[in-house]
Amino acid sequence: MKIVVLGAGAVGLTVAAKLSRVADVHAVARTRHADAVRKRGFLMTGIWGEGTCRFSCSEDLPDAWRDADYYIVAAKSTGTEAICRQFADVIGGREVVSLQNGIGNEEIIARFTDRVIGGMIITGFEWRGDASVHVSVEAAPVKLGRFPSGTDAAVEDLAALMRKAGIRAEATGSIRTDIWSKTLYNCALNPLGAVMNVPYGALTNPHAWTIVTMIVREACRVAEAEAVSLPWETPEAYLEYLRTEQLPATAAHHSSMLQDLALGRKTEIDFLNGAVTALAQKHGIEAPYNTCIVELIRFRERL
Ligand SMILES: NC(=O)C1=CN([C@@H]2O[C@H](COP(=O)(O)OP(=O)(O)OC[C@H]3O[C@@H](n4cnc5c(N)ncnc54)[C@H](O)[C@@H]3O)[C@@H](O)[C@H]2O)C=CC1
Ligand SMILES: CC(C)(CO)C(=O)C(=O)O
Repeated sequence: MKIVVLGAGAVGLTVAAKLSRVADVHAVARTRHADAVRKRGFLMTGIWGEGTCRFSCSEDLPDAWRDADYYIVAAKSTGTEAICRQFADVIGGREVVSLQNGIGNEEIIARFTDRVIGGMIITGFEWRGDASVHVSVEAAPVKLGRFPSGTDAAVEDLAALMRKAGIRAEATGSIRTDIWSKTLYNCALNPLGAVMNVPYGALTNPHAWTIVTMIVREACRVAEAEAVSLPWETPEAYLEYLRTEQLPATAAHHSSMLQDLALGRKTEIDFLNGAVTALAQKHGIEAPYNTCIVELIRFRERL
């Protein structure tokens, strides 16, 4: 099996490293990471195992990698469109997988190929240096599914390959459910954690939780209008799951949005609460809490 990871950073390089044990892998990464992988290999620590992995890595895509079985997009959502454009002549008609957060990545990829696989990953990847990543937490297996729905041999084979590589992964026939479920989590925690400069655990404070509750209620209404069937009957049932299951597992985590703001980078807000507000508008749904948090993040982005 031949796999290419496009926009390989914390998630993409680590997934590439794991897959390189069972497949031929090339990662397209920024120069400093590509140089480090070529010089001394990729360093991994944490719950996915420890050690140095060597695999093909460069800033471009050598000709030998133009016929891969899967192209995994692992850039930030803000980079999906640009990376698809950059490799448009390669990915057309190929299996392209999104292993990213948020709503909208698969729709962008679908403009470049008719073979889109949606992905959901809820594992923590932290940079420790150039081409060096610590895998900190994992709340559930990776989910993969044909986008927008269904499953097939290509999806099942990739999930099986990931499992063979030691990554917990499952194929699903309803990937939009998993993507929206993960987006609820990110919408509830990422921007508020970033604005308040606190780890996720602090958001159970009753004042913060009031805001989290309203963000989730609005997002659930939008998911329903989008005909996404969430695994929870009510927003309250999800909020209980968030508070008792997901939050304890990631309580010490600082939102990646906080990092993006600190480094002066554009955040993924347009693919999280921003996507919720855009869809709310489309369906004539009021979403004032999501609108407010989007504006706060955009304000911070421009400071
Ligand atoms: N880091 C984490 O713990 C988790 C991240 N995610 C999601 O996964 C996605 C990726 O996140 P990270 O790996 O943390 O981001 P990252 O910023 O570490 O990695 C993306 C990398 O792609 C590179 N890139 C973008 N365009 C490129 C191009 N044209 N050519 C070469 N390199 C290019 C960027 O420079 C960056 O190094 C995001 O949607 C994120 O929200 C999901 C679960 C956990
Ligand atoms: C790192 C982790 C597990 C928790 O925030 C995550 O999946 C995310 O930020 O999207």
